[in-house]
Amino acid sequence: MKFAIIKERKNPPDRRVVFSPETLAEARKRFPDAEFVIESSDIRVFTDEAYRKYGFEVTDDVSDADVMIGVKEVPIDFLVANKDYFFFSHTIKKQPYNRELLKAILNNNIRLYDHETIVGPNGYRLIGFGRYAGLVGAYNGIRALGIRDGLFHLPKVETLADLHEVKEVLDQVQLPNIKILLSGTGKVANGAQEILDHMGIKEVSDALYLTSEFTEPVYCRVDVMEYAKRTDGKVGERLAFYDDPTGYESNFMPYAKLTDFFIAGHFYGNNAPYLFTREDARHPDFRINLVADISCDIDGPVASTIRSSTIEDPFYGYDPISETEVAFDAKGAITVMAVDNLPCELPKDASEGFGETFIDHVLPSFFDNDEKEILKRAKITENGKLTERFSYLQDYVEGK
Ligand SMILES: NC(=O)c1ccc[n+]([C@@H]2O[C@H](COP(=O)([O-])OP(=O)(O)OC[C@H]3O[C@@H](n4cnc5c(N)ncnc54)[C@H](O)[C@@H]3O)[C@@H](O)[C@H]2O)c1
Repeated sequence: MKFAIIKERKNPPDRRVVFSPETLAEARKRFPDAEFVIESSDIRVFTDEAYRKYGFEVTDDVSDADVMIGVKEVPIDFLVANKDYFFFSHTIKKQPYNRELLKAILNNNIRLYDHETIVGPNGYRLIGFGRYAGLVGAYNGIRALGIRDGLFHLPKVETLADLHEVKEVLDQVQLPNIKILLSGTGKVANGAQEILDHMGIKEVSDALYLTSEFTEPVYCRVDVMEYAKRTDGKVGERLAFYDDPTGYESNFMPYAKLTDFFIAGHFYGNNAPYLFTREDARHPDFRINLVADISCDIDGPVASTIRSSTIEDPFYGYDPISETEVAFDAKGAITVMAVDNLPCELPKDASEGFGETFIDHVLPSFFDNDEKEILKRAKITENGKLTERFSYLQDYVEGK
């Protein structure tokens, strides 16, 4: 079986790749029956030469491979018919901008596996860039604080070589006595926590967070059962909340009244209560003045996120009174960092980490008859049709 590491062609260019040269060499060792070829690319974070050094073939034509592996959407004109493809297709939520892409995939008899649909039997995602979003998102929030309050000046992550350097520059920073709230317990939140822990910021329980002030910076991590509660006063249950969050309301305000810097790293499910609304943000006791919204749902659960921001221009301000965008450092504004492609700022580490999980969770399925049904669950299209699991996309591809 021949796997091609394809060139990224989406704009703006994405420097990430599923396998670094070193990780690909590891894959070759673990799967002797697999053949790998690299499509030449001038934008990838690892050069063609770096792959050649490990003895890989780098070429402009990879059309003889069986499985094409990329990161972002493949432009329709570059799809090769009758192949297997892995990439983030951004189609499973019926995103209108990718309807034509999914139609072209069906018309070209392509078997599409989306990185997002690679899940275990319990539905949990097995691979992703979440950790890197968390790392960069937390850093960016701290960077915003430093610039806004004239405390310190951190460089942009994209100007640093790798995670090691990111952590090194943070070693120069001393935070004031702020209270930091981090939502989520998944990959994003773990990445954000890694930054806070690296900085030596102490974690406190939510009981302590809600009842004490401190003479040093602290952070508290909360998940759905803290920031949401049942409306009938009964005790909530996390998995039941995932299934059906109606009957819950926000319990975020007690935290908002005691938090300076909020790092949003949760997943927001449809119909769940908003963490805080525009009205909440106007409340005189609402203390949050800086939000690093890694979850980045627009005009939704984190009301100050009125748009996503860019790596180039990552910060803006939200004025709770006028409910409009203002300068990121305007008086009375909530400073917002809402970059929606954070892992792109750390392409080297993100690529290395992603490849390792792809080796562990996906490649074995090609050689063990898909024993764990990873490919079966992840497959969106086959024989020009949607698979059963994704048949709900039929009206979307038909343009209804
Ligand atoms: N800004 C970016 O560049 C960027 C990059 C990657 C991910 N993200 C976003 O960050 C968010 C978190 O991603 P992650 O990889 O940490 O996710 P994850 O699945 O690893 O963790 C999800 C977290 O959200 C909570 N949650 C709340 N409601 C849930 C529900 N209905 N179903 C599942 N979990 C629920 C879980 O308890 C858990 O703490 C996602 O919304 C993702 O789209 C943003």
